[in-house]
Amino acid sequence: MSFAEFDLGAFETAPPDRRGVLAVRLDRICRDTGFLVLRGHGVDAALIDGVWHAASGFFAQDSTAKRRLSPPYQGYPYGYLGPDAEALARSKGEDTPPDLKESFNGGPLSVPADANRDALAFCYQPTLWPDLPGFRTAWAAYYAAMEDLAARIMRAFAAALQLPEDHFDPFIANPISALRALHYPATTTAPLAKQQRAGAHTDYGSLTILLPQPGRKGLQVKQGQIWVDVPAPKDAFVINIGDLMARWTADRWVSTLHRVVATPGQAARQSLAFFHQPDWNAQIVPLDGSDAYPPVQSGPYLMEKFKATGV
Ligand SMILES: O=C(O)CCC(=O)C(=O)O
Ligand SMILES: [Fe+2]
Repeated sequence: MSFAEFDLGAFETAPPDRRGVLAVRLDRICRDTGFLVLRGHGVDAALIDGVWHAASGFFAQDSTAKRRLSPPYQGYPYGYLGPDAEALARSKGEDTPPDLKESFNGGPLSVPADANRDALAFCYQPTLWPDLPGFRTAWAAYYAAMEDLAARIMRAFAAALQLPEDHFDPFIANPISALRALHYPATTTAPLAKQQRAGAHTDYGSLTILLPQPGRKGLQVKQGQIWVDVPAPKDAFVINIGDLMARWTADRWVSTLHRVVATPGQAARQSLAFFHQPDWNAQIVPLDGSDAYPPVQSGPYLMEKFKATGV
Protein backbone atom coordinates (compact mmCIF):
# COMPACT_ATOMS: atom_id res chain seq x y z
CA MET A 1 0.00 0.00 0.00
CA SER A 2 1.40 3.40 -0.87
CA PHE A 3 1.06 6.05 1.77
CA ALA A 4 -0.91 9.22 0.99
CA GLU A 5 1.13 12.34 0.23
CA PHE A 6 0.08 15.96 -0.13
CA ASP A 7 2.15 18.82 -1.51
CA LEU A 8 1.14 21.97 0.34
CA GLY A 9 3.20 24.36 -1.79
CA ALA A 10 1.73 22.91 -4.98
CA PHE A 11 -1.77 23.33 -3.54
CA GLU A 12 -1.17 26.94 -2.50
CA THR A 13 0.17 28.00 -5.88
CA ALA A 14 -2.18 25.99 -8.08
CA PRO A 15 -4.67 27.72 -10.36
CA PRO A 16 -8.30 27.50 -9.09
CA ASP A 17 -9.34 24.37 -11.02
CA ARG A 18 -6.34 22.39 -9.98
CA ARG A 19 -6.68 23.67 -6.44
CA GLY A 20 -10.21 22.30 -6.31
CA VAL A 21 -8.99 18.89 -7.45
CA LEU A 22 -6.25 18.87 -4.81
CA ALA A 23 -8.73 19.93 -2.11
CA VAL A 24 -10.96 16.98 -3.00
CA ARG A 25 -7.93 14.68 -2.72
CA LEU A 26 -7.10 16.09 0.70
CA ASP A 27 -10.67 15.53 1.83
CA ARG A 28 -10.44 11.92 0.62
CA ILE A 29 -7.25 11.30 2.61
CA CYS A 30 -8.72 12.83 5.77
CA ARG A 31 -11.81 10.65 5.41
CA ASP A 32 -9.80 7.47 4.81
CA THR A 33 -7.00 7.67 7.37
CA GLY A 34 -6.42 11.25 8.48
CA PHE A 35 -2.67 10.57 8.00
CA LEU A 36 -0.44 11.86 5.22
CA VAL A 37 3.12 12.70 4.31
CA LEU A 38 3.36 16.46 3.77
CA ARG A 39 5.71 17.83 1.13
CA GLY A 40 6.21 21.34 -0.14
CA HIS A 41 6.06 22.66 3.44
CA GLY A 42 8.67 25.38 2.95
CA VAL A 43 10.09 25.10 6.48
CA ASP A 44 13.73 26.12 6.51
CA ALA A 45 16.07 23.10 6.71
CA ALA A 46 18.55 24.91 8.97
CA LEU A 47 15.81 25.66 11.46
CA ILE A 48 14.78 21.99 11.52
CA ASP A 49 18.41 20.98 11.95
CA GLY A 50 18.77 23.42 14.82
CA VAL A 51 15.89 22.08 16.88
CA TRP A 52 16.78 18.48 16.04
CA HIS A 53 20.27 18.91 17.47
CA ALA A 54 18.99 20.88 20.44
CA ALA A 55 16.65 17.99 21.28
CA SER A 56 19.40 15.38 20.81
CA GLY A 57 21.65 17.42 23.09
CA PHE A 58 18.96 17.57 25.71
CA PHE A 59 18.35 13.82 25.72
CA ALA A 60 22.09 13.09 25.75
CA GLN A 61 22.38 14.60 29.25
CA ASP A 62 22.40 12.36 32.29
CA SER A 63 19.12 11.67 33.97
CA THR A 64 19.80 13.98 36.93
CA ALA A 65 20.16 16.95 34.59
CA LYS A 66 17.02 16.02 32.68
CA ARG A 67 15.01 15.46 35.84
CA ARG A 68 15.77 18.97 36.98
CA LEU A 69 13.07 19.89 34.47
CA SER A 70 10.49 17.43 35.74
CA PRO A 71 7.02 18.98 36.06
CA PRO A 72 6.88 20.66 39.49
CA TYR A 73 3.53 19.03 40.27
CA GLN A 74 1.27 16.45 38.72
CA GLY A 75 -0.75 17.97 35.91
CA TYR A 76 1.86 20.58 34.97
CA PRO A 77 1.83 20.24 31.19
CA TYR A 78 5.48 20.98 30.34
CA GLY A 79 8.98 19.84 31.15
CA TYR A 80 10.76 16.51 31.05
CA LEU A 81 8.92 13.21 31.34
CA GLY A 82 11.18 10.23 31.99
CA PRO A 83 10.79 6.64 30.84
CA ASP A 84 8.27 5.78 33.55
CA ALA A 85 5.91 8.71 33.14
CA GLU A 86 3.30 8.09 30.47
CA ALA A 87 1.21 5.33 28.90
CA LEU A 88 -0.71 6.77 25.97
CA ALA A 89 -2.94 3.69 25.64
CA ARG A 90 -4.50 4.68 28.97
CA SER A 91 -6.27 7.49 27.14
CA LYS A 92 -8.16 4.63 25.46
CA GLY A 93 -8.86 2.81 28.71
CA GLU A 94 -6.12 0.20 28.09
CA ASP A 95 -4.02 -0.66 31.10
CA THR A 96 -0.46 -1.05 29.82
CA PRO A 97 3.08 -0.67 31.19
CA PRO A 98 4.64 2.78 30.63
CA ASP A 99 5.72 3.75 27.12
CA LEU A 100 9.42 3.17 26.34
CA LYS A 101 10.25 6.80 25.74
CA GLU A 102 11.22 10.09 27.29
CA SER A 103 10.03 13.51 26.22
CA PHE A 104 10.57 17.22 26.60
CA ASN A 105 7.48 19.40 26.28
CA GLY A 106 6.90 23.09 25.79
CA GLY A 107 3.95 25.41 25.28
CA PRO A 108 2.97 28.68 23.57
CA LEU A 109 5.69 31.29 23.20
CA SER A 110 3.59 34.14 24.56
CA VAL A 111 0.54 34.68 26.74
CA PRO A 112 -2.38 36.68 25.31
CA ALA A 113 -3.49 39.64 27.44
CA ASP A 114 -7.01 38.24 27.83
CA ALA A 115 -6.03 34.71 28.91
CA ASN A 116 -8.39 33.51 31.63
CA ARG A 117 -7.44 31.93 34.96
CA ASP A 118 -7.94 28.35 33.91
CA ALA A 119 -5.86 28.86 30.79
CA LEU A 120 -3.11 30.56 32.80
CA ALA A 121 -3.09 27.66 35.25
CA PHE A 122 -2.71 25.10 32.47
CA CYS A 123 -1.51 25.73 28.93
CA TYR A 124 0.04 29.14 29.66
CA GLN A 125 2.26 27.82 32.42
CA PRO A 126 5.84 28.59 31.49
CA THR A 127 7.99 26.18 29.51
CA LEU A 128 10.90 24.98 31.68
CA TRP A 129 14.01 25.77 29.69
CA PRO A 130 17.11 23.58 29.80
CA ASP A 131 20.32 25.37 30.52
CA LEU A 132 21.87 24.42 27.17
CA PRO A 133 23.36 27.02 24.84
CA GLY A 134 21.10 27.74 21.88
CA PHE A 135 18.31 25.42 23.00
CA ARG A 136 15.66 28.02 23.69
CA THR A 137 16.31 29.97 20.50
CA ALA A 138 16.20 26.86 18.32
CA TRP A 139 13.08 25.53 20.05
CA ALA A 140 11.20 28.82 19.81
CA ALA A 141 12.09 29.25 16.13
CA TYR A 142 10.77 25.79 15.34
CA TYR A 143 7.63 26.30 17.44
CA ALA A 144 6.89 29.53 15.55
CA ALA A 145 7.48 27.80 12.20
CA MET A 146 5.06 25.02 13.23
CA GLU A 147 2.40 27.59 14.18
CA ASP A 148 2.68 29.11 10.71
CA LEU A 149 2.66 25.75 8.99
CA ALA A 150 -0.37 24.60 11.00
CA ALA A 151 -2.25 27.76 9.99
CA ARG A 152 -1.48 27.03 6.32
CA ILE A 153 -2.63 23.43 6.70
CA MET A 154 -5.84 24.63 8.37
CA ARG A 155 -6.48 26.76 5.27
CA ALA A 156 -6.01 23.74 3.05
CA PHE A 157 -8.32 21.81 5.41
CA ALA A 158 -10.97 24.51 5.05
CA ALA A 159 -10.75 24.18 1.27
CA ALA A 160 -10.99 20.39 1.58
CA LEU A 161 -14.18 20.86 3.58
CA GLN A 162 -15.50 23.28 0.94
CA LEU A 163 -15.43 26.16 3.37
CA PRO A 164 -13.92 29.59 2.73
CA GLU A 165 -10.17 29.21 3.15
CA ASP A 166 -10.06 31.59 6.10
CA HIS A 167 -12.84 29.77 7.92
CA PHE A 168 -10.64 28.49 10.74
CA ASP A 169 -8.60 31.69 11.16
CA PRO A 170 -10.74 33.13 14.01
CA PHE A 171 -10.42 29.85 15.92
CA ILE A 172 -6.63 29.82 15.77
CA ALA A 173 -5.64 33.39 16.57
CA ASN A 174 -3.94 32.33 19.83
CA PRO A 175 -3.58 28.58 19.53
CA ILE A 176 -2.60 26.63 22.63
CA SER A 177 -0.41 24.13 20.83
CA ALA A 178 2.36 22.09 22.44
CA LEU A 179 5.68 20.97 21.05
CA ARG A 180 7.09 17.67 22.23
CA ALA A 181 10.52 16.23 21.53
CA LEU A 182 10.54 12.48 21.87
CA HIS A 183 13.39 10.06 22.36
CA TYR A 184 12.88 6.32 22.24
CA PRO A 185 16.00 4.65 23.63
CA ALA A 186 17.42 1.61 21.84
CA THR A 187 15.62 -1.53 22.96
CA THR A 188 17.95 -4.18 24.29
CA THR A 189 15.64 -6.64 25.99
CA ALA A 190 12.14 -7.72 24.96
CA PRO A 191 9.47 -5.21 25.96
CA LEU A 192 6.95 -6.27 28.62
CA ALA A 193 3.59 -7.62 27.49
CA LYS A 194 1.58 -4.79 25.86
CA GLN A 195 4.49 -2.37 26.20
CA GLN A 196 5.19 -0.09 23.22
CA ARG A 197 7.34 2.91 22.51
CA ALA A 198 4.04 4.78 22.36
CA GLY A 199 0.88 2.80 23.12
CA ALA A 200 -2.07 2.89 20.73
CA HIS A 201 -3.80 6.27 20.95
CA THR A 202 -5.37 9.04 18.94
CA ASP A 203 -4.15 12.62 19.18
CA TYR A 204 -6.38 15.13 20.90
CA GLY A 205 -6.38 18.33 18.95
CA SER A 206 -6.94 19.75 15.51
CA LEU A 207 -3.83 18.38 13.83
CA THR A 208 -0.38 17.03 14.62
CA ILE A 209 2.75 17.85 12.65
CA LEU A 210 5.27 15.09 13.22
CA LEU A 211 8.91 15.10 12.26
CA PRO A 212 10.06 11.49 12.50
CA GLN A 213 13.72 10.59 12.34
CA PRO A 214 14.34 10.03 8.62
CA GLY A 215 14.43 6.37 7.68
CA ARG A 216 13.62 5.16 11.17
CA LYS A 217 10.31 3.40 11.14
CA GLY A 218 8.14 2.37 14.04
CA LEU A 219 5.12 4.64 13.75
CA GLN A 220 2.12 2.60 12.63
CA VAL A 221 -1.52 3.40 11.93
CA LYS A 222 -4.36 0.97 12.40
CA GLN A 223 -6.26 0.16 9.25
CA GLY A 224 -9.04 -2.30 9.95
CA GLN A 225 -7.33 -5.04 11.91
CA ILE A 226 -3.78 -4.39 10.66
CA TRP A 227 -1.04 -2.03 11.67
CA VAL A 228 0.42 -0.22 8.65
CA ASP A 229 3.92 1.34 8.76
CA VAL A 230 4.08 5.09 8.29
CA PRO A 231 7.09 6.05 6.16
CA ALA A 232 9.67 8.47 7.54
CA PRO A 233 11.01 10.21 4.44
CA LYS A 234 13.63 12.94 4.56
CA ASP A 235 12.52 16.57 4.15
CA ALA A 236 8.86 15.83 4.82
CA PHE A 237 6.49 15.93 7.77
CA VAL A 238 3.82 13.44 8.72
CA ILE A 239 0.49 15.09 9.41
CA ASN A 240 -2.46 13.59 11.18
CA ILE A 241 -5.73 14.93 12.42
CA GLY A 242 -6.78 14.62 16.05
CA ASP A 243 -10.00 13.93 17.94
CA LEU A 244 -11.07 17.55 18.00
CA MET A 245 -10.99 17.76 14.20
CA ALA A 246 -12.94 14.51 13.89
CA ARG A 247 -15.51 16.00 16.21
CA TRP A 248 -15.51 19.34 14.36
CA THR A 249 -16.22 17.56 11.08
CA ALA A 250 -18.91 15.37 12.71
CA ASP A 251 -16.75 12.32 11.94
CA ARG A 252 -16.45 13.03 8.24
CA TRP A 253 -12.72 12.91 8.99
CA VAL A 254 -11.07 10.28 11.15
CA SER A 255 -8.66 10.55 14.03
CA THR A 256 -6.85 7.29 13.46
CA LEU A 257 -5.41 5.05 16.13
CA HIS A 258 -1.61 4.94 15.94
CA ARG A 259 1.33 3.69 17.96
CA VAL A 260 5.10 3.51 17.95
CA VAL A 261 5.87 -0.17 18.09
CA ALA A 262 8.54 -1.68 20.36
CA THR A 263 10.47 -4.79 19.36
CA PRO A 264 13.74 -6.15 20.76
CA GLY A 265 16.93 -4.78 19.21
CA GLN A 266 15.61 -1.49 17.82
CA ALA A 267 18.00 1.41 17.38
CA ALA A 268 17.20 4.61 19.27
CA ARG A 269 14.70 6.91 17.53
CA GLN A 270 13.92 10.60 17.90
CA SER A 271 10.92 12.61 16.76
CA LEU A 272 9.27 15.99 17.21
CA ALA A 273 5.53 16.30 17.50
CA PHE A 274 3.68 19.61 17.31
CA PHE A 275 0.15 19.23 18.64
CA HIS A 276 -1.90 22.04 17.21
CA GLN A 277 -4.85 23.11 19.36
CA PRO A 278 -7.31 25.96 18.69
CA ASP A 279 -7.56 28.96 21.03
CA TRP A 280 -8.56 28.23 24.62
CA ASN A 281 -11.95 29.88 24.11
CA ALA A 282 -12.70 28.46 20.67
CA GLN A 283 -16.12 26.80 20.60
CA ILE A 284 -16.00 23.64 18.56
CA VAL A 285 -19.40 22.94 17.05
CA PRO A 286 -19.99 20.37 14.26
CA LEU A 287 -19.37 22.12 10.93
CA ASP A 288 -22.24 20.37 9.19
CA GLY A 289 -24.75 22.03 11.49
CA SER A 290 -25.74 18.66 12.96
CA ASP A 291 -26.02 17.83 16.62
CA ALA A 292 -23.57 14.93 16.25
CA TYR A 293 -21.66 16.36 19.23
CA PRO A 294 -22.47 19.04 21.78
CA PRO A 295 -20.25 22.14 21.58
CA VAL A 296 -16.98 21.98 23.48
CA GLN A 297 -14.44 24.61 24.35
CA SER A 298 -10.97 23.81 23.05
CA GLY A 299 -8.99 24.51 26.26
CA PRO A 300 -11.07 22.60 28.82
CA TYR A 301 -11.45 19.77 26.29
CA LEU A 302 -7.67 19.46 25.99
CA MET A 303 -7.23 19.61 29.76
CA GLU A 304 -9.64 16.70 30.26
CA LYS A 305 -7.84 14.58 27.68
CA PHE A 306 -4.44 15.43 29.12
CA LYS A 307 -5.31 14.09 32.55
CA ALA A 308 -5.92 10.55 31.28
CA THR A 309 -2.39 9.44 30.34
CA GLY A 310 -0.18 9.95 33.42
CA VAL A 311 1.20 6.83 35.09
O1 LIG B 1 7.13 9.48 17.61
C1 LIG B 1 6.24 9.27 16.79
O2 LIG B 1 6.50 8.87 15.64
C2 LIG B 1 4.78 9.50 17.11
C3 LIG B 1 4.46 9.89 18.52
C4 LIG B 1 3.00 10.09 18.77
O3 LIG B 1 2.15 9.58 18.10
C5 LIG B 1 2.57 10.98 19.88
O4 LIG B 1 3.41 11.34 20.73
O5 LIG B 1 1.38 11.37 19.91
FE1 LIG C 1 0.21 10.51 18.46
